[in-house]
Amino acid sequence: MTTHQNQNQLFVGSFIYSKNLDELEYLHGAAICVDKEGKIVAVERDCDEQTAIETVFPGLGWSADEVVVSVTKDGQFFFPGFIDTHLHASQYPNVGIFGKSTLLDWLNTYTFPLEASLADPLKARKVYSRVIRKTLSHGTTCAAYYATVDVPSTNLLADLCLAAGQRALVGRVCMDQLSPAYYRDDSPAASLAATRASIAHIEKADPGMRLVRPVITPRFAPSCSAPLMRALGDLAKEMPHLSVQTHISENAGEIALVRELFPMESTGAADDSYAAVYDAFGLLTDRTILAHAVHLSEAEADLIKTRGAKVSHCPCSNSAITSGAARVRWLLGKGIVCGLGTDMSGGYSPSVLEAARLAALVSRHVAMGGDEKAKLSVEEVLYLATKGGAEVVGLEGRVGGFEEDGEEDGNVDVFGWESWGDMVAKWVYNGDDRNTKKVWVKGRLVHERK
Ligand SMILES: O=c1[nH]c(=O)c2nc[nH]c2[nH]1
Repeated sequence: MTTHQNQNQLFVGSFIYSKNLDELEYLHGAAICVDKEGKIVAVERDCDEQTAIETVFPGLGWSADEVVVSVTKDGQFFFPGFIDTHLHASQYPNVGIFGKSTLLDWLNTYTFPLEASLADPLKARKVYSRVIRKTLSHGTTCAAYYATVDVPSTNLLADLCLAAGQRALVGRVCMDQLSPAYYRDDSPAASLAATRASIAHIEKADPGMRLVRPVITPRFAPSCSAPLMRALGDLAKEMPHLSVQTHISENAGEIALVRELFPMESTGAADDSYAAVYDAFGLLTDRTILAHAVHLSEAEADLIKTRGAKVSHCPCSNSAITSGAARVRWLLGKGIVCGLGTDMSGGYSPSVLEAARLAALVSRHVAMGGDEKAKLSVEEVLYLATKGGAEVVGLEGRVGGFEEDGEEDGNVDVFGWESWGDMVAKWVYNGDDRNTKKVWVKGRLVHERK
């Protein structure tokens, strides 16, 4: 595959992207110029290839013969790259394997043994290479990954993302309690030291965090002792350029466990809620990505909003391991920024498009439960999959716009009489990786479907 890296590029045709939460912009007969650095340097309406060559290239100092041109065919369109705001790269071999388990038994039965086994570098390379390839093929240009406790294989994941050209947040998983002895950090100090080592590696591998960045990753409150939570909160304060990712309020048993493990007298938290525990340790910040947020109380949602923390909605996982139906409309109504996560392998699908489809469906279940306003539209779930996700991972204004394209074909039957809005709805409800022909990140072609 020719990647067209370090070449000026012109994209011509139809572009569809989110203007805001409930509006898509349709640009037909438009042109976008992307320079050798992968930056969009011109967006022109009413512009074909010839017009771009004659009127736009001179201003950019480009000559036509050195520019790579991509043009959409009938029914095809460029669409911004999907942002997967929550997934466990290390759990990819387990997609679809969850039986009738729920969160806490699922972790012990399926998840911890697999994650521990990725300390084997050959296995880690195989799993991580495949998850990157698979997510790119579904149009995921940016992913917030959990790796494992193991430092070398976590670093390998970051290196592989960099080599493949996928934007990524890569987190070494911190956990020093309530998991088998073979899979946990030896102490809070050891966990902190390992985390610092992984951060140092990733920052050295990609200075300036152009594509890949480390993310502070306390697995979830039950897996972390109070001293570890405090140490990671202090680390987040020391490194304000880094995001924090963790899980919150996914499952009833988990919530009860947090209450038991962290009584408010011991943490100094304002109340005995899950959100207050993270807040007490300095982990609820405007750079925090909270996965799930299914069973939050009114007060917790208000606290999350006040701190500016973001939510990764994971409808596939929440359904598969029967955690519950997150009330996304309610979160959005409070002004909380939300994106979508595939959450493999609690979720079984690598596709953010599938997550968008399931977000729409789960919202209908919430509506059937009595909240008539809960239903999410096609426009809204596509916003969550792109611009919302960009804000969740702290890359707003940089991604969620035009990093890649999706095109119509494959499983979507188009008859020719549909409006563009109807075609996009059909893509959301029926599309898959066959519809994603080419994927670009920073101007580099990182996936092409033959
Ligand atoms: O869906 C989930 N996946 C996990 O790996 C996990 N760990 C803690 N809580 C979790 N939830």
